[in-house]
Amino acid sequence: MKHISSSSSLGPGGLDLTQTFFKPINHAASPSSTKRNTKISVIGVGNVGMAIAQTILTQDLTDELALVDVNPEKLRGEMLDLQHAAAFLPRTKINASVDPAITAGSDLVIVTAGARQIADESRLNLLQRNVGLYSKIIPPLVNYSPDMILLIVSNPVDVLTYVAWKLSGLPPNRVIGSGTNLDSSRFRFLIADHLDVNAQDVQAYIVGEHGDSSVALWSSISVGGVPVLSFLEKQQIAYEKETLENIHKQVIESAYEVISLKGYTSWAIGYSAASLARAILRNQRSIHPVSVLAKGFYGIEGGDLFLSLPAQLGRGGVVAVTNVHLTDEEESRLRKSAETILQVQSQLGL
Ligand SMILES: NC(=O)C1=CN([C@@H]2O[C@H](COP(=O)(O)OP(=O)(O)OC[C@H]3O[C@@H](n4cnc5c(N)ncnc54)[C@H](O)[C@@H]3O)[C@@H](O)[C@H]2O)C=CC1
Ligand SMILES: CC(=O)C(=O)O
Repeated sequence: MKHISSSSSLGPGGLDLTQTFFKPINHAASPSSTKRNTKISVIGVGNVGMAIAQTILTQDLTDELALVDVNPEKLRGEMLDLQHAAAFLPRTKINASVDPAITAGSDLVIVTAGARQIADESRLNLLQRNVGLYSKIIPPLVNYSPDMILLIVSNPVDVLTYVAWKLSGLPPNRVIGSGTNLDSSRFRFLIADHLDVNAQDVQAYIVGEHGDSSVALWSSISVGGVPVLSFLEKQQIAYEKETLENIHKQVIESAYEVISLKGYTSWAIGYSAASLARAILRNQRSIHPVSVLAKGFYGIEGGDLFLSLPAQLGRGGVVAVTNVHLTDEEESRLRKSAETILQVQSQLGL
């Protein structure tokens, strides 16, 4: 199948300039010329896939970017539109094809293909449609890039990460769902907005399902290194539990609100996925709340499932899961979130 290729050695008019434009020099290869290229593939070039692709390019996270979609016109249009920004971006080779062979040798494959919610529709409602799609999408990706890290974004992301893990046969550390990395950013934004501080100074995690049963870890929130709840208690500053619940409720409602206003969410998940790509490809060993195989952590039992826990990410994918202290209430909410996911998963018969 023909690839919608980005570059060729032929200049305008079919003239091969590569041999005449430069004079070769003979010297030992410099260390930089032997550096291994990195390759990211994005599957699905809809709102989310393109927001991720665009963020990856502006943040200079890869040498090669391969785009795949089933809609050839949209795909070629998106590829050309990105290529036309080449003069303003770090150099990245961009290719696109309806054939997943274009992804061969990827270090990271990000899957965004699939149905999305309409206003007021739950993410879990997308399951049957997107599982069908995944059974076609995932196996060839693994054949073409057996060493990849697979990052799942399509919804419902936790169950689809489990499905992708099952279909791929990859070890669990190399299959990750974007999970509540996005919800946690929304949470940090809301807290920062409340306190009029920089969201990057707010350490706060949402864990569990990327969806309605997510869990806010209030007990471990800190701002500028100061644990917020114990600070309030020590200072005898009264706060209503309801205020906290309302902030978490706003996080849960964020996606519904944006979808009802603009039809889809895209920019925040673009930055969220790019932050995960950076952690993985640059071996940052940074901690992100992402969807990982959760059985055995925080008292979660009863079957294999993926949900978000604060996990350390590096070149091998998930390096470790943190063992932070949760209150009894947080742990019990997390287990309920796990039960919700397991219940949905049980309908799949995988
Ligand atoms: N995990 C998260 O935090 C978030 C997840 N999402 C999810 O991301 C997914 C994509 O959302 P949008 O980009 O807004 O949808 P969209 O409808 O704009 O794009 C979906 C794309 O997938 C393509 N596609 C369909 N079947 C394909 C296949 N077999 N192979 C390759 N491409 C295929 C379509 O042609 C389309 O271009 C949805 O499931 C949505 O719910 C959206 C926002 C955040
Ligand atoms: C759509 C979705 O999952 C989100 O924006 O959180």
